[in-house]
Amino acid sequence: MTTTLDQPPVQTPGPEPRRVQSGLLDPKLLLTSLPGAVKKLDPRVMVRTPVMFVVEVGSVVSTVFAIVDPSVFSIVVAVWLWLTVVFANLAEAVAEGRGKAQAETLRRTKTETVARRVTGEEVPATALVPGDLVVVEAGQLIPGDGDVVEGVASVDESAITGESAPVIRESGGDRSAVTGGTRVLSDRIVVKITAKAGESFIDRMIALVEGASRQKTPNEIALNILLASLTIVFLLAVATLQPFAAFAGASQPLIVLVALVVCLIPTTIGALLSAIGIAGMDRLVQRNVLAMSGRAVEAAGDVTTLLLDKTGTITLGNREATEFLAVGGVSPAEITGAAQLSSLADETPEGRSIVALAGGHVEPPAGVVFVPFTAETRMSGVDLGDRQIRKGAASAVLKWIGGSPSAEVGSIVDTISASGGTPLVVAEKVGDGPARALGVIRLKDVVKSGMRERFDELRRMGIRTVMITGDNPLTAKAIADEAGVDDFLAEATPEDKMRLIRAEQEGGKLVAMTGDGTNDAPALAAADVGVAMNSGTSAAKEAGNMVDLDSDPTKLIEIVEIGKQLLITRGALTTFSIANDVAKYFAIIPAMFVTAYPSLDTLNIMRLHSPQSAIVSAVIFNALVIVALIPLALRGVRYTPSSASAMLRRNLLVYGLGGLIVPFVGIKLIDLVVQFVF
Ligand SMILES: Nc1ncnc2c1ncn2[C@@H]1O[C@H](COP(=O)(O)OP(=O)(O)OP(=O)(O)O)[C@@H](O)[C@H]1O
Ligand SMILES: [K+]
Ligand SMILES: [Mg+2]
Repeated sequence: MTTTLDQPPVQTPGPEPRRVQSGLLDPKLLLTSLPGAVKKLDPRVMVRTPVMFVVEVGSVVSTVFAIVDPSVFSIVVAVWLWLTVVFANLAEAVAEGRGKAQAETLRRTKTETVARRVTGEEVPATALVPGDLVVVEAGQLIPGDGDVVEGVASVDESAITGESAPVIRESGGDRSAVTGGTRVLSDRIVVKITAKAGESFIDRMIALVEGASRQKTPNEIALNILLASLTIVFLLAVATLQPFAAFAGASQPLIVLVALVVCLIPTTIGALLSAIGIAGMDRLVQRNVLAMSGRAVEAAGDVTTLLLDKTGTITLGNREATEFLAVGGVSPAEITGAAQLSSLADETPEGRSIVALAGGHVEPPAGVVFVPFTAETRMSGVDLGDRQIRKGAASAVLKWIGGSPSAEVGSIVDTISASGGTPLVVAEKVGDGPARALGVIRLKDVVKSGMRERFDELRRMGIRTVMITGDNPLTAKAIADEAGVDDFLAEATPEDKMRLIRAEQEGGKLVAMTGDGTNDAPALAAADVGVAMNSGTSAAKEAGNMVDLDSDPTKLIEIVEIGKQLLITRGALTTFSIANDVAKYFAIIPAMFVTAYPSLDTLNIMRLHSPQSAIVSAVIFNALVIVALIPLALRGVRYTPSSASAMLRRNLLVYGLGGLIVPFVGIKLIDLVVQFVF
């Protein structure tokens, strides 16, 4: 096969890159989101946010009141209560709106393509079902999601990643998954379709960025329940206030009671909660990470252990054969021939590189039976009549031979391993005779650059990194040392990987895993945060709950930051919201009862103009604070690596104390304006 991978990529006029937007709120977005915010006034939508539903009911009650007993006061209160609900919906609509543009770009990728089956038959891409085999050649769009089962090609994935550099996709290894709608730039591949039309990766991406598939996380549900309980408590408190007020001869008009309830219940966080969650998912999309579940994003904020697969995750993953080393009097030609023969049908990158090093492809002899590589056996090879050849991990092949390795094999294997290379022992068995080692193949792999710094950063965030690999302990140690991970597990089978995760989780820890291979799939599924590399296999992408379009294992640092930021933002705004309401209490209660109890005037520390202006100011402040906090909810509170207690102290100070003070200033300022009306 000829590859043209070093040719400059064909420039396709694809959609523009997606990483365009800044974290700041575009005022235009507030306007364009307004219709959506009004639409959300539908009570069936509102009930999902109990706090804001109560405000909506209050708005209806006060509107009726304002119609029956019109006055400037009642009309102003009714209008501002409605605005409170609209502002809350606006926060959610704005958060959702940011994904809409992205969804549009993605939709343009979903052009009608024609698929060519291996049989030559041409069908519309929508007619493809999982299992179908299609041929895609240079210049053509890949008609559906699948795995490359034959060939190597460079693919332009800019439509989904926004990254213009082409990527290599090949059969056999851990870089086999292709996405429908991306373009093959060179060569010819056969793709086995894995996704039904309508359930493709791009379809899922669109649903995700539009927020269509968003479900409340357990944490959000718990917080909503807490907020609803607080709301009930305040409702009861205000309801029982009236008899006392009546007793004191200061019976309050209904609209004042409604205003009081709205000011006391946690409307700020109730209004922003959903926007905070959507914005978190959106921030991930901005960094080319697709999170399939909000729960995983939150879990990322509390992760304590990160497991990484070695080959293709910490290393570049194109493990290439660089040398054949014969042992025990075997001739160089003999080991080269055996290595080549055993790899003729080995579609893994390792297998192909062995054939290439041995001089290229030759026709296999008649009657040969190939034994494919599996992660469990860690061997591959051929059976040729009564002659068997195997190559694979030293421990596996030596077990197959039965017996301990010769000193010569042992020392070659150890030397290769100690340098971070992967030794593959080649052995042969003829008839019933004893098996013997023929030599060792040296596979070379390179640690990706910048790993050590990134792992240091994870350590500062309190996260332990563990590399898990199917490779031998010596190679594993060499690579682990070079990359700077905290720990490693070698000779791990897919089950071992999963067991390690379960063991870590048993202690109540949250575990993240990044991987790309089919052998990583069980572990990716078991992890709390399973990040599959986009370059990996379909099985891995299916099993994880996040996909990194950039296939960068250290992306987890950003994922963790975004998760932490989400949790901190939610906590900070909850603190602010509740502190805020306490302050409003002091604005309204004295105003309500000052005529009955003139001594209460000492509580009126803000020296507000009149009881009516005090209530109106509190209601207006309550609504405006929601709008003022939308940018913070969308952008998130800044996260800097520090201890959890230091962070808590800081947030209590800023958002707790701030929440107490800001309303006094805000309500006073509004009162200075409002006093001219009353
Ligand atoms: N094509 C092959 N034929 C024979 N043996 C192989 C082949 N590819 C890999 N091996 C051996 O099997 C071992 C396990 O491979 P596997 O792909 O499961 O893990 P890995 O890629 O080394 O590690 P990781 O789990 O980090 O990706 C390798 O270390 C190597 O010794
Ligand atoms: K409130
Ligand atoms: Mg692997």
